[in-house]
Amino acid sequence: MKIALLQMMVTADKEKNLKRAEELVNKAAQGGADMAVLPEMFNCPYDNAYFPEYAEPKGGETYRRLSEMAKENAIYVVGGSIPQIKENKIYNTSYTFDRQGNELHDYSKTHLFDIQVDGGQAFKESDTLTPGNGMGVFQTEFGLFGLGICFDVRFQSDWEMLQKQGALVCIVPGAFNMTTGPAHWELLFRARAVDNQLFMVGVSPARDLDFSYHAYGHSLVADPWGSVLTQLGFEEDIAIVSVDLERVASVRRQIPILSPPVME
Ligand SMILES: NC(=O)CCC(=O)C(=O)O
Repeated sequence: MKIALLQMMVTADKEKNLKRAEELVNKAAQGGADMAVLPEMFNCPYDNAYFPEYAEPKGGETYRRLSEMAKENAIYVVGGSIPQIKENKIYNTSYTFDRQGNELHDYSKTHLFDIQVDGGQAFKESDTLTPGNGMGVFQTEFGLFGLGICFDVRFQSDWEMLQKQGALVCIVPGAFNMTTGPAHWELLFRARAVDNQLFMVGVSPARDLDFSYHAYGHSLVADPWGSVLTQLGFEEDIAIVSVDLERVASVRRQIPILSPPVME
């Protein structure tokens, strides 16, 4: 199967972001992709100051447009994430749609990004956001996929749970930064891929130095062996990556570390 990583430049104009997402999903479909993946907070700059203003209820404008993108292009769309408002609380939520535009999966980020690195990046999502209640998998014609959002990638026990549930590929809309990105982004994706013997797909926004938060970019795919199949730079770009799902069973057969042993 082919997965498109849409490393989109996110602006402060929500409508412009939605139109750009539509263009990129269309380009992914034209390029033969089966699934298009958008970045974390793709309709809103990644900044606590914007999350409440850009938040939408489930079924709102962004949700509808994502569903249309999927249906019009007959492609799976993992809608990165957006700020969702529910009962006066705001969540960092990802919606996934199948080729007919039906919702397949709805997930709100479990582990909020609260860090304070000495001399480096500080961020406190919990100033505006509420955590979700756990990651899960969704079924596609290719097999089971898992999904987490950005900071979630640091919590191996959650990914082990997705592997035990049968995930062959895990998708991570994310926005690392210029402190932790160079240090940990590729390392974490390769580690999760090797630990769980599955594909890890990370999709970041492009870097925009005009905003307070400078995304690392470097959207990538790591295979079950830990090899990086593709990695972008920091600018807006798109990669369509062929993922051979047989590789999961092959690596698990050669290095049987999972318990109980999983061959698919
Ligand atoms: N948006 C996020 O969760 C960022 C996570 C991050 O940068 C990290 O280092 O972890």
